[in-house]
Amino acid sequence: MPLPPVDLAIEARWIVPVDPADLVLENHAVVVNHGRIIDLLPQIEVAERFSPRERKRLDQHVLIPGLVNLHTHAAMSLLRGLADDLPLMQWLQNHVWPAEAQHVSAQFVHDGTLLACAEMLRGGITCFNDMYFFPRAAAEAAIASGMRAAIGLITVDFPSNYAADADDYLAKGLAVRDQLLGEPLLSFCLAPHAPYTVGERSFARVLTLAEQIELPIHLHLHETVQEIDGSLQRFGMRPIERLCRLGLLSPALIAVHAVHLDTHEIELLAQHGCSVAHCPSSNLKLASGIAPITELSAKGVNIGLGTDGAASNNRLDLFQEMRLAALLAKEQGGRADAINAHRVLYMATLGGARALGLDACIGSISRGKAADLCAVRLDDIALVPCYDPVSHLSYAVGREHVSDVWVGGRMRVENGQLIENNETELIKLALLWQNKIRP
Ligand SMILES: CSC[C@H]1O[C@@H](n2cnc3c(O)ncnc32)[C@H](O)[C@@H]1O
Ligand SMILES: [Zn+2]
Repeated sequence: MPLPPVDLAIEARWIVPVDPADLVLENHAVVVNHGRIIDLLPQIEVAERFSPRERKRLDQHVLIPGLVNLHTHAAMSLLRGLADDLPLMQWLQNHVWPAEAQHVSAQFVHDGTLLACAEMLRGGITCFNDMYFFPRAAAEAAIASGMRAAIGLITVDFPSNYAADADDYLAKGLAVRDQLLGEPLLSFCLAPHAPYTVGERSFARVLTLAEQIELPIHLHLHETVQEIDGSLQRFGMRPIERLCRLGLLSPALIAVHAVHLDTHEIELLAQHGCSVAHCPSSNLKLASGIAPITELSAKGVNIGLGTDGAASNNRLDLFQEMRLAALLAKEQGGRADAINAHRVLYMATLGGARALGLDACIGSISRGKAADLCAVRLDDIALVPCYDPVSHLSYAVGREHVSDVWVGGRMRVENGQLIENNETELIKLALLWQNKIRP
């Protein structure tokens, strides 16, 4: 009997599927056909079962699911380092919003997102959840980069270069979704910006739409103490209480930041099945605080990791977020095992996928899922010897150790180099924008 032909067999020294938890496979292979994982088996069985058109040997590597960046503003890569060392509201009101009013256009978003996709792919991120103006331009850049993206259909109650009012934002967002519905690497989220920029009427519309078309809702929430104080003054209640009354707490909600939570609010997020996008670098850099992820996790709240935008982080690097999330949780809980290495890897992969409603498709190396994969070289001077590859992934690896990346079975990074986009051209593009923004 001839063996079934398949597109690709990736043979790796270690494979960490993420699901089931804590499993590390040695000398196994992932078999890929038509963009999907069709088998995960010992290397010696590949030749007995399949006839791969291509074989990739990763003798010194660990293969993991592609990382999922659960919260970013990709195009803000063009604003990286524009305003540092400020708290959130000063940063937004005095620097970022004026710069966005002056410079943001469809071209800005397209070029900034291309740049961000290049940075993310090279760092092992295969999927990002975006929230920014001109979502069609962001979607086109993601498609051109061969990256998976959840595109935010944004709404705020103030006008911008993109839209005039909340209804206009939503109408434009829905039109983008209609136009791009068949794109295999794209999904969509409703993305009301924050409780302090979105009013009751807009939230009601977002909720109706989320229920009608079954989309997640991606929202900055409880990021700073000022946000909570402002809500108490304006609405007589804290933002989560307000959202609860509006009916927005549900498994569809991705609460970004969730830094300042009391016990009751942790219970509410857990009871309603909400997810949290934990963005530790951004929260530290803007001096917002540290999200209580150990308590959230203990109550069963699903957690993913986000970089936030490059203007507040200033890196789109989920390996750093994994390390930081684990270290901060240990300090916060006063326990070295508060959040362990496997748990942060879960957050950076399947946790993010689950929040986006994509866990049937991505987030683990499992039969039937898309072949979104990331190979990390462990033969570096900083990574030998290796007793436990998951320990290395969470505490020692840097994004520079990512060697190869596949999205939907197509190789996007080989030996640390982007395949689709020319890095020299991207650097030229970024410099053109730099000269426009700060001539
Ligand atoms: C409506 S598009 C997104 C909007 O969000 C701004 N933004 C970037 N980072 C943060 C953050 O940490 N909290 C709140 N808002 C943020 C971005 O500049 C856009 O204006
Ligand atoms: Zn953000």
